[in-house]
Amino acid sequence: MQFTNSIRAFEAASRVIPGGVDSPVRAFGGVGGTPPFIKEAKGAFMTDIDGNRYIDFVQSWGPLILGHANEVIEEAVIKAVKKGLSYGAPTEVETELAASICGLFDTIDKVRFVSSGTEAVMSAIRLARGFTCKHDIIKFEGCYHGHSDALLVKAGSGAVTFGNPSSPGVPEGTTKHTLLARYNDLESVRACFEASEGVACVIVEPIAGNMGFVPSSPEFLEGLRTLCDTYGALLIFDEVMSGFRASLRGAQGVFATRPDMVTFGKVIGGGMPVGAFGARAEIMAMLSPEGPVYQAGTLSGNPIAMNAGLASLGEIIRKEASLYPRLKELAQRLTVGLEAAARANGIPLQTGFCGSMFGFFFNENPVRNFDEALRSDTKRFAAFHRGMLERGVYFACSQFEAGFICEPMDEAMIDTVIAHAHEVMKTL
Ligand SMILES: Cc1ncc(COP(=O)(O)O)c(C=O)c1O
Ligand SMILES: N[C@H](C=O)CCC(=O)O
Repeated sequence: MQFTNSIRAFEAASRVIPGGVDSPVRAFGGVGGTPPFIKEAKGAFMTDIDGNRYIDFVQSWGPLILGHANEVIEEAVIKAVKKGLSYGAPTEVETELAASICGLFDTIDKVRFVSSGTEAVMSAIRLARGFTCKHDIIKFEGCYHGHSDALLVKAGSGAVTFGNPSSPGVPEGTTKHTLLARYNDLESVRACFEASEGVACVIVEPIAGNMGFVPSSPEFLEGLRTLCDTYGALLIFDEVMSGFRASLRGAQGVFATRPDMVTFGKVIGGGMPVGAFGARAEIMAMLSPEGPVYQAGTLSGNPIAMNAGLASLGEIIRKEASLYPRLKELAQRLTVGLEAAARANGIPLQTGFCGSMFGFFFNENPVRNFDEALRSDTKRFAAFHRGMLERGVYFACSQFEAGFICEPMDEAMIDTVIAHAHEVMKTL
């Protein structure tokens, strides 16, 4: 494979954009080399500016559950574009998308739309603080909730890939109310509650994808529920990634535990910039203009993004019965195949999946939290990533990210990927 044009494009980008990218995870810093620059994508595949074609397990970091350039979403967007790009005034499509989300979750009476997952989480936390009149928040090491100041503490995703999970530029005062606990460890959460003068909320990725793929145990989530109830704190599920992916109802379709608030992003925008947060009416009533907690956005509820989201959600709701079991089967086929390829070559590999999210760690032992994830062999991951890329397989360029299956993938594609994995594992 030749990457000449991408290398040149990356050099040009680096002269005018810090690190050559607009979001750090894209820069291939965790695996070396330079990122392919993408020209176009369709279904399961992306093509770069050198003409290389890749089966894409990143899918824009999760949103594209129906694959690239899905016709139904594309048509909805084109139709909407012809009616104007933004009004800064209410539209009926916002109500339709909100009703569609509320209809899926017994925990959500109302939602507010924003333009990114970061905004959704930041706003949800402000609302939780306003509702409970308490200040502290509990987050988990290795979970990533976007790049707002208070949450960039031992964060996952690009923050850990680039070795600065707690970012310079975030004043100590901003994070003094952020308490850190260990994922899947209830005692560490209890200790945070006991040490605090008032916890407004616990925020958790119920199925973590930003320290690699690490699911919660059911007991852990249920224990969080009990602790929140005991101490009068709200439980927030950050489902920006797992929402509509782990199942149509995200983690709430997988676990019995019910949160007080939920944040969404990615899939609900169908590939356009959308985030949302929702809760029962009593909590949402605190939000401006109904209540005193201020939250706003010039482009929030943007009509193009709302139409893309509505088309995306409409399709996955319509196809739920066939789509979700199929995505899960493909995720299972892939992870079982990767594990077999590793085993055949004496390489320790831990794999996991939930619905259409999956992950793998080059690690001797099962991974249940951030510390265990950090013990993975990132050098081996980098070599594996490079070998697969050169064979036309695009996995996330960090050991600490999840992967995604999309509708246009099929068994034959997965089997080809597994065959490539056998070849690459031999070289590690
Ligand atoms: C769980 C989770 N929360 C929040 C975010 C932030 O979303 P965004 O990148 O759209 O700001 C992400 C992804 O980036 C995420 O995976
Ligand atoms: N892990 C992040 C989101 O889920 C990756 C996306 C980004 O930050 O660009």
